[in-house]
Amino acid sequence: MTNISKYARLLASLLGICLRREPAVTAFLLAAMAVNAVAFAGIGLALKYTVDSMAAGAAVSAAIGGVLAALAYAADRTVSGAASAMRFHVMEKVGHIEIEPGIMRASAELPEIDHLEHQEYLDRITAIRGRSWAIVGSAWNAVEAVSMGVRLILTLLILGAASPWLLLMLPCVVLQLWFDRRAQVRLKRSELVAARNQRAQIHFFKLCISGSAGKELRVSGVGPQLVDRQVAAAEQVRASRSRALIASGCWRAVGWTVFTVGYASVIGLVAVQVADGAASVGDVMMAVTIGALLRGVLDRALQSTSDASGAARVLEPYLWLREYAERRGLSRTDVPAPRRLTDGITLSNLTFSYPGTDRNAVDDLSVTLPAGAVVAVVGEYGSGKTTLVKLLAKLHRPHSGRILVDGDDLAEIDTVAWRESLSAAFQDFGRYQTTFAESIGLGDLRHGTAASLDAAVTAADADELRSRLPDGDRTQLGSAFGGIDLSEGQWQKVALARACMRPEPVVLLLDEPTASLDAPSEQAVFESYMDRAKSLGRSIGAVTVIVSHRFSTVAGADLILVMKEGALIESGDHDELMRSGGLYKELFEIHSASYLGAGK
Ligand SMILES: Nc1ncnc2c1ncn2[C@@H]1O[C@H](COP(=O)(O)OP(=O)(O)OP(=O)(O)O)[C@@H](O)[C@H]1O
Repeated sequence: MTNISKYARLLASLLGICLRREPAVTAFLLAAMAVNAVAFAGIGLALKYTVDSMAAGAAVSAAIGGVLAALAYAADRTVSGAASAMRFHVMEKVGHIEIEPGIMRASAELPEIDHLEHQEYLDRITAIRGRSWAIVGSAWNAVEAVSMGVRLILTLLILGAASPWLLLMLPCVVLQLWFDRRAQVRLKRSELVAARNQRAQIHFFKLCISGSAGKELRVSGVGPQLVDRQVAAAEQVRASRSRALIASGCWRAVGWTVFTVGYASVIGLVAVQVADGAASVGDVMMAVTIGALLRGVLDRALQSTSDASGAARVLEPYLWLREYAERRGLSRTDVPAPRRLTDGITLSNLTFSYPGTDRNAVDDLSVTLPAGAVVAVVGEYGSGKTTLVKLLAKLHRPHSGRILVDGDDLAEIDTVAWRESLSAAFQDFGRYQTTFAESIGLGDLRHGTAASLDAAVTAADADELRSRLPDGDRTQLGSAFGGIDLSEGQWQKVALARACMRPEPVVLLLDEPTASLDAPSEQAVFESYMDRAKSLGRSIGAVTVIVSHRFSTVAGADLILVMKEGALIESGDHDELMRSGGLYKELFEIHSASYLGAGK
């Protein structure tokens, strides 16, 4: 499909949404644009009819013509005024209740998170953030451009029919508008030049009154010089503005002179035609009225066409995001997620690299995570631990290799069902500024109960935090909405409690879940997590994958995976790895030494 037909379909669908959400107002707006297109020509015709009737001595016809001209004028003005207010109403309403949520859905409801790291995606989100009204507005700009085009064509047809000379008004108006634009460009350019000096003025002024620079200023005696520089900058602003005002005034004067001479000449030519009997007095009257207003009509037509064509700035990103969301959207499958594991999870030649990078973040990784096991993943910074956790959560698609869950390919398992059977606490956790109970309850929207909330709070060692909340579970968190602000560690406890809400996850993913906690809290949380992991391991074969730099925690795991540059270089339990004397032993000893050295 070509770009033009894509945009045309998008604009039509935006108008369709307006019609669905605000049928009466949309119908009124469309009618108003139709009235605007024809009313202007109606004014001219009615005036001509009035004057010609008067010339013919037909008083009643003249009166009717006068009334019609007044009605056409009133309709044009009244409808335009009401339509512009209503247009803003529709743009805002449809923008906020249809377009903005659509943009949010195009991000939040994608099953994977590649887009959040995709530069092209992020650029487009930035381009339309807070501009949902402009996306709807672009559809109305297009309708207005059509309406203004029709208005202009009708006006020219009427003028041409009265006398072909009248069509010469068009080049006069075009020339005047061209000079007018030059004048505007000159003023804008001078504002850009003046802006630099204005910033300098503000800078010098602030330095003179600033408390921090005040001491230095007095010691160095530079104060008077700053004042002089401020005055010089102000003088440059004034001089550049004056020059621009004079130049733009000249451009405008030339434009209006050209228009006036042309306009008067055309009217003169028509007057000659009247004298020759080739045109009526009504034609002159119509030419005088419509000719004087033609400039406004052409200006609006050009403006709305340029607005409509400029709409690509918001339409292109919006269309791109919609197409991206369609391509990468969630597709459900009928392979259910397991409720218990019997064999475990097998990673087979798993490989993944982030878009735009040429290094594998996870490189040909093969290992089995046995059912019921607590698996720790260790390695230096950037070795691929978090990426492995994200692949297990289906947040990225592996480039090659497979993840088999009790023999079923994870790629085939229904993503929604898989996510519902996970519990995950990530290093970069969310801070939901809602009530304490809601912020934790989000962890299990479908089955969460008051009892599971209590258990989750205890598992995250957050009972003390909860007891200190001024309004208990209903305490609003975060200062953005007038709630209490939490420390980093307290936010992390809330996130950890959220991750404990699901009562029987078959996979628990913990990626540095206690990085912001103090040592006693970390110990308490780990003990509680380990108890829970082992108990779930025994009852439903749940696999726990924990990423941690704390080797004291890691040592207790059933299986430890040691990663380096995306590859699995060692695996086994603590004793086996210590005996083999590889990277794990080295990291463990460095960690133990720094731990003791720090006197902890
Ligand atoms: N969004 C991303 N885009 C591009 N490269 C990334 C992205 N996230 C991670 N990487 C790269 O992938 C590699 C593995 O990163 P990952 O976060 O998985 O390592 P890690 O072992 O968890 O590190 P850390 O211990 O610091 O959390 C690193 O080289 C990292 O720079």
